[in-house]
Order: sequence, then C-alpha cells, then structure tokens
Amino acid sequence: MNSDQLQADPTGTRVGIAYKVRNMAFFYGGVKKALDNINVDLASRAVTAIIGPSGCGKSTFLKSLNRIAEAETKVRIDGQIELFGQNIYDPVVNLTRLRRRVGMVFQRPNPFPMSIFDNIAYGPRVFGMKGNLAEIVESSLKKAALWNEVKDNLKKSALGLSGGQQQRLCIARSLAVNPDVLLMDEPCSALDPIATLRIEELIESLREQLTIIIVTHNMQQAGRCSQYTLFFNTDESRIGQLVEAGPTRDIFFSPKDKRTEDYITGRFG
Ligand SMILES: Nc1ncnc2c1ncn2[C@@H]1O[C@H](COP(=O)(O)OP(=O)(O)OP(=O)(O)O)[C@@H](O)[C@H]1O
Repeated sequence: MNSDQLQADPTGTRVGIAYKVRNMAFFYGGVKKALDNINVDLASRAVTAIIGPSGCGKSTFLKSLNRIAEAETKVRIDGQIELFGQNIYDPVVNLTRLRRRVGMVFQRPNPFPMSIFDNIAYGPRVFGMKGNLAEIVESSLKKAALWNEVKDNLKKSALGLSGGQQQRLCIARSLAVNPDVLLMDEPCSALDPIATLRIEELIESLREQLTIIIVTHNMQQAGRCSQYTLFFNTDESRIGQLVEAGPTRDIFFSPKDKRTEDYITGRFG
C-alpha cells in the first residue's frame, strides 16, 4: 500500500500515515528469515487488518511494530520502520515509551491478578500520569464499553470476569495510557460470537481516535472491521511476504494478485 492507495480512503476522509515500513526483513535467532522485503504504509486513525495463512508471519509483523518480538526472543530486523516519522529501531528509542504509545492486545485475555481498578490504573501509575486516577479508570472503561458492567465491582478481581469482559478490560488497560496505536493479535479467537461482536463494535468506536492494526483469521471480521487489509503469504522458501495491500473492499472484491483471490475465495489456506 502506498500513499496514493491510502488517500483513496474508504472512509471518505483523508488519512495520514502512521507507519512507513521499508525493505523490512525479520530473522528469528539471527538466521531464520520469517519476513522479507516488506514495504508498506499503514494508515493512521483507521483499522488495518492483516490476513494470510498460518505461519506467513502475521504475528511476527505485528510484533515488530512495537518491538515486542525482541522482548520474547533473539531477533534481527533489517530495513526501516517509522512511526509518525520516527525510526522505531533507532538505538535512541526508549522502548518503554514506544510500548506505551503502541499498546497490544493478545489472543487470550491476560488481565493482571489484581482488581479491575488496579488493572486499569497500573499503566497510569507506572508512567506517573497526571490526573485523577479514578477518572482515568472510568473513562478508559467507558471507552472500552465495559463501565456499565463493572462500575459497582471495581475492587473485585479482574480474573472473575468473563472472557469477553476480560478482553475488553485488556483493551481498557491499553487505552488508559493514551496510546497512538493499538495492535491486536487475533483478539477474538478465544471468544464466543456475542463477545466477538462486542469487540468488533468497540474497534469501530475507537477507530477515529486511534490507529488499529488487527491480525485475524476470520475473513468476515476483516471485512466488517477494517478499512485496509494486508495479505501475507509465504514464498517457495517458506519466507513470509506481503503479497497485496490496499483498501479492504479492493482486496476482497477486486484483488490484483491471484494468490490473494485464491485465499479470499477459500481456494487456498
Ligand atoms: N519465537 C520464534 N522462534 C523461531 N521461529 C518463530 C518464532 N515465532 C514464530 N516463528 C516462525 O516464524 C514464522 C512466522 O510465524 P508467525 O507466528 O508470525 O505466523 P502467523 O502468520 O502469525 O501464524 P498463525 O496464523 O499460525 O498465528 C513461522 O515459520 C514460525 O514458525
């Protein structure tokens, strides 16, 4: 996806660029190449879905956008990833600050074993954010559409919430530190259809304030939730590559690459 495609914004408003990824290659353990030659611009204040068959590098790409991959294992990243004009792999980048700007929600909800209030207050406390903590907790839970369900139980353990509520809690926890970007790695894969629908509604309600990038195996979800889509696949050497990127309606209804069409129509993957 390039700037021209971004400007053909399906929402009808001109969007900016959050991430510029150039000639990016990703290696696990310094040797196993998981991604190669990734070049793409990602729109700000929009939802970008990442789709593709298992093992094509979707999560790897997502985890390179807030440098969380390197916290998990030894990796090497070549090329450049800029976030709002700053190279996030520049040695001067403060990783704590970067990960505050770029929040992440995982496949399985991972609330901390503490109260609902303390889960949300955790980030603001760590970062010494100014403002009334109770107000930050309330507004974050409201943004995550969870306030009405938990407002009388803020002191209760977050582990007592349902899976769908826990996932909205984790989203609220990310929102509490005012991120610019929210990365979501299959956030609904452990949820039932009703809880999934609530998360999708939440994504829609957040999209104008945030840049959201979501990995999903669910085509309908990508179609419902996103304005832009990236289709990843592996090449003949099993290395992940970005096959096609663009507005979601183009990827779904008039893909340029045969591999995208085969995947979308279920002939492959
Ligand atoms: N920690 C790791 N160490 C070594 N190789 C890894 C590691 N994590 C992922 N890989 C490899 O990198 C490649 C891409 O994996 P990744 O999890 O990013 O794919 P994915 O498209 O998200 O897959 P899925 O849809 O199954 O979650 C795969 O070959 C995988 O085995």
